[in-house]
Amino acid sequence: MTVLCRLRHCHLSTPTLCRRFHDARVYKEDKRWPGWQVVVGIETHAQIKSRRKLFSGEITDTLIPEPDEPPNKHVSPFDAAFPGTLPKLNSKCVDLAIRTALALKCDIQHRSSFDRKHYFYSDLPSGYQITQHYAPIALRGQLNIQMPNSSPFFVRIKQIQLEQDTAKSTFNPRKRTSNIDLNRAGAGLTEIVSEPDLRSPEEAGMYVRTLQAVLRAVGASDGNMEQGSLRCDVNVSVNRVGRRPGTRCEIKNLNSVKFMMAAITHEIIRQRAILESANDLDSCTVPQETRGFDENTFETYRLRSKEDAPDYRYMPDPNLGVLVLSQDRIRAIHDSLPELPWEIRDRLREMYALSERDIDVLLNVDSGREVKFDGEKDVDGSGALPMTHELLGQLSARKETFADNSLTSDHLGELIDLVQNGTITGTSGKYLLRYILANPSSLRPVQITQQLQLTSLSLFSSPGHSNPTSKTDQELNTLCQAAITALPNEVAAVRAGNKNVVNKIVGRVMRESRGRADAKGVKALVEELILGGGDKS
Ligand SMILES: Nc1ncnc2c1ncn2[C@@H]1O[C@H](COP(=O)(O)OP(=O)(O)OP(=O)(O)O)[C@@H](O)[C@H]1O
Ligand SMILES: [Mg+2]
Ligand SMILES: [Mg+2]
Repeated sequence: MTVLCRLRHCHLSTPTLCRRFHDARVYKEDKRWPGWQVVVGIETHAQIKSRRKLFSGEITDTLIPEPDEPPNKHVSPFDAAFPGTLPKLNSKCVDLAIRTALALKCDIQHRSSFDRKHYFYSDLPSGYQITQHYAPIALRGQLNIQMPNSSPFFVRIKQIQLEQDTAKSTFNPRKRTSNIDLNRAGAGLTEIVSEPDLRSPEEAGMYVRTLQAVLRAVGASDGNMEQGSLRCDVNVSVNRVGRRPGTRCEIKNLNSVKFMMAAITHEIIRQRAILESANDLDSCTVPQETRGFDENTFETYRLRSKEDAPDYRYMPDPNLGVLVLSQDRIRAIHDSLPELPWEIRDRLREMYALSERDIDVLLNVDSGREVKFDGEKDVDGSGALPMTHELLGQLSARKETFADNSLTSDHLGELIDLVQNGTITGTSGKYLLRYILANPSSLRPVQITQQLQLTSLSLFSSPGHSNPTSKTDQELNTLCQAAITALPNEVAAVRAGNKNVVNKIVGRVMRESRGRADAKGVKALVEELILGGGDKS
């Protein structure tokens, strides 16, 4: 029997593949909307991380983080649509689009072409955007998604196309004027179009996060939604379980994962209410609309209906020829791809036996790939993580992102090593980390350790430890003796058999040593000094 795919746009050509895919995505009831199936497809616009625009050779402002960049500074005559100017394709943008497409396992098209999409709006000086409507650069890919506590699934990528970004327009309601800044006009974008394979707001959120990680890993885009280098249009439909997919509504220009998930949730509730209020279940459909999202009310609102949809009058751009890509060029880019996020995930799981939660922490840091593991196998895989968690905590307290952070991956690695080999204690490690973030310098953590005298006081050092000097033994002894003298009542309680009180004496030693003492060793030494070599049970 042939089972055909009922989803529009499904590109899996053979029925077996279709069946396998849809079997993999069996309907799971969601308590928030029982009996209803949610279908989501996402169009993602990612700004390409090239220093120059897609066709004009002008510098892009996107890579130069100058908040006070004056408007209309990076504008060539082509960006401003002066008559007679001609486009010249930036091959760096093409290479970066190929990197994205290969990471998403797409079929790269050896021949693709550019088309004009016409609409009249002030952010588009020429009256059309150059995009790839008829023959995009890549087709048929997939992105593997891992939701917490469930097996991975894949979202099919329908196509990837190269296109121009628009200018930025800001409306001043007081003066009733629009200001146009052409700095962004003509910068390169890749539009990554997913098939409608997502089934909940959370899956949509994870799709975008995973895509961000891929784009950053291959260096194709910053993928930063807040700064506008990644923007999503989400398409949402709902249908009763077992019935055909509903009519999609498209919510435009969402600029954070949180807003995107809120927009989908509101849309599901809105569409379901329309369908539930109908008398004739089978003939009622949600009107196809393009909608916006109100960040204050967390609701979507109608921008235009299908009837008002603009006719873009797509036509091949006569000024641009066919983009021909050789197999050699594609292979060379393929060979230069770095390790991808899911490969890193597998490696961290297999080599370091890290938990999924810890792997998430490492992979979710901005440009998480910077957190280098140098190949040294950590016995229990636990050493690096407390420091990484601490680093993230410190950065968020300082309102900084991982990318802003002044600590290089090399120095973070050295700091972790210092803690792991016992040169400094975990407490000193955290102190050192705070100190380095507050006082950035080119000094290595080991030098700062010496400067701040943070070397650990460890008495019962194991043979592998690096600082078992008799000087530290003496210092530790002196600190323990001083604590014993200062706390006679506690010492008496320990002698009377109340062993828990030892911790209070140990706490004092730790404080006096500014966290440099090894707590386990101090405890053993204090017990030894109070009780002598006798009863330690
Ligand atoms: N029934 C459906 N429910 C939800 N999403 C859907 C449904 N059918 C298709 N989609 C999604 O809608 C999106 C269509 O995007 P596409 O770029 O192909 O066309 P478009 O939105 O018409 O064009 P434009 O690029 O001008 O916005 C895809 O992401 C697809 O997965
Ligand atoms: Mg689209
Ligand atoms: Mg669309």
